[in-house]
Amino acid sequence: MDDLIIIGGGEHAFMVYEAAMLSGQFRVLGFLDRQPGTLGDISYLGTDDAAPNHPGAAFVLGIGTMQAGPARRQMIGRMQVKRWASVVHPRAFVSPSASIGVGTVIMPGAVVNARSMIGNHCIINSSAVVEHDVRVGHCTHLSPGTVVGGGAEIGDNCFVGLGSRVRDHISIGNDTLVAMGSVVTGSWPQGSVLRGVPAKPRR
Ligand SMILES: CC(=O)SCCNC(=O)CCNC(=O)[C@H](O)C(C)(C)COP(=O)(O)OP(=O)(O)OC[C@H]1O[C@@H](n2cnc3c(N)ncnc32)[C@H](O)[C@@H]1OP(=O)(O)O
Repeated sequence: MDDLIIIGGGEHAFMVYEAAMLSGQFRVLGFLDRQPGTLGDISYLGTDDAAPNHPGAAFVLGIGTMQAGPARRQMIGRMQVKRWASVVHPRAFVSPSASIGVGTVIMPGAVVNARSMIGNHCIINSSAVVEHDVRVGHCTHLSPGTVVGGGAEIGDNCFVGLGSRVRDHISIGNDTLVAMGSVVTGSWPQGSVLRGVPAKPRR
Protein backbone atom coordinates (compact mmCIF):
# COMPACT_ATOMS: atom_id res chain seq x y z
CA MET A 1 0.00 0.00 0.00
CA ASP A 2 1.46 3.37 -1.03
CA ASP A 3 1.68 6.40 1.24
CA LEU A 4 -0.17 9.27 -0.44
CA ILE A 5 -0.15 13.04 0.11
CA ILE A 6 -2.79 15.26 -1.47
CA ILE A 7 -1.81 18.72 -2.67
CA GLY A 8 -4.64 21.10 -1.83
CA GLY A 9 -7.30 21.05 0.85
CA GLY A 10 -10.49 22.21 -0.88
CA GLU A 11 -13.55 20.58 -2.38
CA HIS A 12 -11.81 18.61 -5.11
CA ALA A 13 -9.14 17.51 -2.63
CA PHE A 14 -11.85 15.89 -0.53
CA MET A 15 -13.11 13.98 -3.58
CA VAL A 16 -9.57 12.77 -4.27
CA TYR A 17 -9.18 11.79 -0.62
CA GLU A 18 -12.36 9.70 -0.67
CA ALA A 19 -11.45 8.04 -3.96
CA ALA A 20 -7.99 7.18 -2.62
CA MET A 21 -9.37 5.77 0.63
CA LEU A 22 -12.07 3.73 -1.10
CA SER A 23 -9.63 2.36 -3.65
CA GLY A 24 -7.80 0.52 -0.89
CA GLN A 25 -4.53 1.34 -2.68
CA PHE A 26 -3.25 4.09 -0.42
CA ARG A 27 -2.56 5.07 3.12
CA VAL A 28 -3.37 8.79 2.95
CA LEU A 29 -0.82 10.57 5.15
CA GLY A 30 -2.23 14.08 4.89
CA PHE A 31 -2.51 17.14 2.70
CA LEU A 32 -0.50 20.25 1.83
CA ASP A 33 -2.07 23.67 1.45
CA ARG A 34 -1.20 27.35 1.69
CA GLN A 35 -2.96 27.55 5.02
CA PRO A 36 -3.86 25.04 7.74
CA GLY A 37 -7.26 23.40 7.54
CA THR A 38 -9.04 20.10 7.78
CA LEU A 39 -9.67 17.42 5.22
CA GLY A 40 -11.67 14.47 6.48
CA ASP A 41 -9.63 12.54 8.98
CA ILE A 42 -6.25 13.39 7.52
CA SER A 43 -3.65 15.78 8.86
CA TYR A 44 -2.46 19.11 7.57
CA LEU A 45 1.23 18.58 6.78
CA GLY A 46 2.22 22.15 5.90
CA THR A 47 2.68 24.18 2.75
CA ASP A 48 4.11 22.82 -0.50
CA ASP A 49 7.58 23.36 0.95
CA ALA A 50 6.93 20.37 3.22
CA ALA A 51 6.82 17.94 0.28
CA PRO A 52 10.52 16.95 0.53
CA ASN A 53 9.93 15.91 4.16
CA HIS A 54 8.11 12.88 2.78
CA PRO A 55 10.55 11.30 0.31
CA GLY A 56 8.81 7.92 0.33
CA ALA A 57 5.31 9.20 -0.39
CA ALA A 58 3.48 9.53 -3.69
CA PHE A 59 1.62 12.79 -4.38
CA VAL A 60 -1.51 13.76 -6.24
CA LEU A 61 -3.01 17.15 -7.05
CA GLY A 62 -6.26 17.93 -5.25
CA ILE A 63 -6.92 21.23 -7.00
CA GLY A 64 -9.74 21.07 -9.51
CA THR A 65 -11.37 24.39 -10.27
CA MET A 66 -11.45 25.74 -13.79
CA GLN A 67 -9.56 28.85 -12.69
CA ALA A 68 -6.81 26.68 -11.18
CA GLY A 69 -5.60 25.24 -14.52
CA PRO A 70 -2.44 27.38 -14.78
CA ALA A 71 -1.80 27.00 -11.03
CA ARG A 72 -1.90 23.23 -11.40
CA ARG A 73 0.66 23.29 -14.17
CA GLN A 74 3.00 25.65 -12.31
CA MET A 75 2.77 23.53 -9.22
CA ILE A 76 3.71 20.36 -11.08
CA GLY A 77 6.80 22.13 -12.43
CA ARG A 78 7.77 23.79 -9.17
CA MET A 79 7.29 20.99 -6.67
CA GLN A 80 10.12 18.57 -6.15
CA VAL A 81 7.93 15.51 -6.28
CA LYS A 82 9.63 12.25 -7.18
CA ARG A 83 6.53 10.14 -7.47
CA TRP A 84 3.02 11.07 -8.61
CA ALA A 85 0.16 8.68 -7.95
CA SER A 86 -2.86 8.00 -10.15
CA VAL A 87 -6.05 7.57 -8.16
CA VAL A 88 -8.95 5.58 -9.57
CA HIS A 89 -12.23 5.48 -7.65
CA PRO A 90 -13.36 1.86 -7.26
CA ARG A 91 -16.67 2.69 -8.96
CA ALA A 92 -14.96 3.95 -12.10
CA PHE A 93 -14.33 1.66 -15.05
CA VAL A 94 -10.98 1.79 -16.79
CA SER A 95 -10.58 -0.67 -19.65
CA PRO A 96 -7.58 -2.98 -19.33
CA SER A 97 -6.44 -1.77 -22.75
CA ALA A 98 -6.63 1.92 -21.74
CA SER A 99 -3.73 3.82 -20.16
CA ILE A 100 -3.81 6.45 -17.45
CA GLY A 101 -0.93 8.88 -16.88
CA VAL A 102 0.74 9.64 -13.57
CA GLY A 103 -1.07 12.01 -11.24
CA THR A 104 -4.40 11.49 -12.99
CA VAL A 105 -7.57 10.97 -10.99
CA ILE A 106 -10.63 9.07 -12.22
CA MET A 107 -13.78 9.83 -10.27
CA PRO A 108 -16.86 7.70 -9.46
CA GLY A 109 -18.95 6.53 -12.38
CA ALA A 110 -16.38 7.56 -14.97
CA VAL A 111 -15.74 5.22 -17.89
CA VAL A 112 -12.49 5.10 -19.83
CA ASN A 113 -13.07 2.68 -22.63
CA ALA A 114 -10.87 0.43 -24.72
CA ARG A 115 -7.45 1.69 -25.98
CA SER A 116 -8.01 5.22 -24.78
CA MET A 117 -4.98 7.10 -23.49
CA ILE A 118 -5.28 9.70 -20.74
CA GLY A 119 -2.25 11.92 -20.04
CA ASN A 120 -0.64 12.96 -16.76
CA HIS A 121 -2.37 15.05 -14.06
CA CYS A 122 -5.79 14.88 -15.69
CA ILE A 123 -9.15 14.85 -13.92
CA ILE A 124 -11.72 12.52 -15.42
CA ASN A 125 -14.57 13.63 -13.22
CA SER A 126 -17.70 11.86 -12.02
CA SER A 127 -19.68 10.01 -14.71
CA ALA A 128 -17.54 11.32 -17.56
CA VAL A 129 -17.49 8.88 -20.46
CA VAL A 130 -14.34 8.61 -22.52
CA GLU A 131 -15.16 6.25 -25.33
CA HIS A 132 -12.77 3.89 -27.10
CA ASP A 133 -9.55 5.08 -28.78
CA VAL A 134 -9.69 8.61 -27.36
CA ARG A 135 -6.49 10.59 -26.68
CA VAL A 136 -6.54 13.10 -23.82
CA GLY A 137 -3.38 15.18 -23.25
CA HIS A 138 -1.81 16.22 -19.97
CA CYS A 139 -3.48 18.38 -17.28
CA THR A 140 -6.89 18.26 -18.93
CA HIS A 141 -10.08 18.29 -16.87
CA LEU A 142 -13.20 16.54 -18.18
CA SER A 143 -15.98 17.77 -15.88
CA PRO A 144 -18.78 15.57 -14.56
CA GLY A 145 -21.02 14.12 -17.24
CA THR A 146 -18.76 14.90 -20.18
CA VAL A 147 -19.08 12.44 -23.05
CA VAL A 148 -16.22 12.08 -25.52
CA GLY A 149 -16.92 10.00 -28.62
CA GLY A 150 -14.63 7.27 -29.90
CA GLY A 151 -11.36 8.28 -31.54
CA ALA A 152 -11.58 11.94 -30.49
CA GLU A 153 -8.47 13.84 -29.41
CA ILE A 154 -8.39 16.48 -26.67
CA GLY A 155 -5.12 18.33 -26.10
CA ASP A 156 -3.15 19.38 -23.04
CA ASN A 157 -4.47 21.86 -20.45
CA CYS A 158 -8.06 21.76 -21.66
CA PHE A 159 -11.16 22.25 -19.54
CA VAL A 160 -14.38 20.63 -20.73
CA GLY A 161 -17.37 21.89 -18.73
CA LEU A 162 -20.22 20.01 -17.08
CA GLY A 163 -22.24 17.72 -19.35
CA SER A 164 -20.54 18.68 -22.60
CA ARG A 165 -20.47 16.37 -25.62
CA VAL A 166 -17.51 15.94 -27.92
CA ARG A 167 -18.12 14.27 -31.26
CA ASP A 168 -16.22 11.12 -32.16
CA HIS A 169 -13.04 11.40 -34.27
CA ILE A 170 -12.63 15.16 -33.95
CA SER A 171 -9.72 17.03 -32.43
CA ILE A 172 -9.59 19.84 -29.85
CA GLY A 173 -6.27 21.70 -29.52
CA ASN A 174 -4.32 22.43 -26.34
CA ASP A 175 -5.49 25.09 -23.87
CA THR A 176 -9.11 24.96 -25.02
CA LEU A 177 -12.07 25.80 -22.79
CA VAL A 178 -15.40 24.17 -23.55
CA ALA A 179 -18.25 25.82 -21.61
CA MET A 180 -20.67 23.62 -19.71
CA GLY A 181 -23.42 22.03 -21.78
CA SER A 182 -21.69 22.54 -25.11
CA VAL A 183 -21.83 20.15 -28.03
CA VAL A 184 -18.56 20.11 -29.93
CA THR A 185 -19.32 18.88 -33.44
CA GLY A 186 -16.04 19.63 -35.25
CA SER A 187 -12.31 20.11 -34.72
CA TRP A 188 -10.95 23.32 -33.17
CA PRO A 189 -7.40 24.69 -32.84
CA GLN A 190 -5.30 25.42 -29.78
CA GLY A 191 -6.61 28.08 -27.42
CA SER A 192 -10.24 27.93 -28.51
CA VAL A 193 -13.01 29.08 -26.17
CA LEU A 194 -16.12 27.20 -27.23
CA ARG A 195 -19.70 27.53 -26.10
CA GLY A 196 -23.18 26.41 -27.14
CA VAL A 197 -24.93 23.88 -29.32
CA PRO A 198 -23.25 23.42 -31.71
CA ALA A 199 -20.18 24.85 -29.95
CA LYS A 200 -18.69 27.98 -31.53
CA PRO A 201 -15.81 30.21 -30.46
CA ARG A 202 -17.04 32.86 -28.05
CA ARG A 203 -15.32 35.06 -25.51
C1 LIG B 1 -17.11 18.70 -9.66
C2 LIG B 1 -17.45 20.00 -10.37
O1 LIG B 1 -18.37 20.66 -10.07
S1 LIG B 1 -16.39 20.47 -11.63
C3 LIG B 1 -17.02 22.07 -12.07
C4 LIG B 1 -17.30 22.14 -13.50
N1 LIG B 1 -17.84 23.47 -13.79
C5 LIG B 1 -18.24 23.81 -15.00
O2 LIG B 1 -18.22 23.01 -15.91
C6 LIG B 1 -18.67 25.22 -15.19
C7 LIG B 1 -17.79 25.88 -16.24
N2 LIG B 1 -18.22 27.23 -16.46
C8 LIG B 1 -18.89 27.64 -17.54
O3 LIG B 1 -19.17 26.86 -18.43
C9 LIG B 1 -19.29 29.10 -17.54
O4 LIG B 1 -20.59 29.18 -17.98
C10 LIG B 1 -18.34 29.96 -18.43
C11 LIG B 1 -16.95 29.93 -17.85
C12 LIG B 1 -18.29 29.45 -19.85
C13 LIG B 1 -18.88 31.39 -18.49
O5 LIG B 1 -18.96 31.86 -17.21
P1 LIG B 1 -19.09 33.46 -16.95
O6 LIG B 1 -17.99 34.15 -17.66
O7 LIG B 1 -19.25 33.63 -15.49
O8 LIG B 1 -20.37 33.83 -17.74
P2 LIG B 1 -21.78 34.29 -17.17
O9 LIG B 1 -22.36 33.20 -16.30
O10 LIG B 1 -21.62 35.66 -16.60
O11 LIG B 1 -22.66 34.36 -18.47
C14 LIG B 1 -22.42 35.29 -19.51
C15 LIG B 1 -23.40 35.00 -20.61
O12 LIG B 1 -23.07 33.75 -21.25
C16 LIG B 1 -24.15 32.82 -21.10
N3 LIG B 1 -23.55 31.52 -20.78
C17 LIG B 1 -22.81 31.22 -19.68
N4 LIG B 1 -22.41 29.96 -19.76
C18 LIG B 1 -22.92 29.44 -20.88
C19 LIG B 1 -22.85 28.16 -21.45
N5 LIG B 1 -22.19 27.17 -20.89
N6 LIG B 1 -23.46 27.96 -22.64
C20 LIG B 1 -24.13 28.98 -23.23
N7 LIG B 1 -24.23 30.23 -22.72
C21 LIG B 1 -23.63 30.45 -21.56
C22 LIG B 1 -24.98 33.34 -19.94
O13 LIG B 1 -26.29 32.93 -20.02
C23 LIG B 1 -24.83 34.83 -20.13
O14 LIG B 1 -25.67 35.24 -21.18
P3 LIG B 1 -26.36 36.71 -21.15
O15 LIG B 1 -25.22 37.69 -21.16
O16 LIG B 1 -27.18 36.72 -22.39
O17 LIG B 1 -27.17 36.74 -19.88
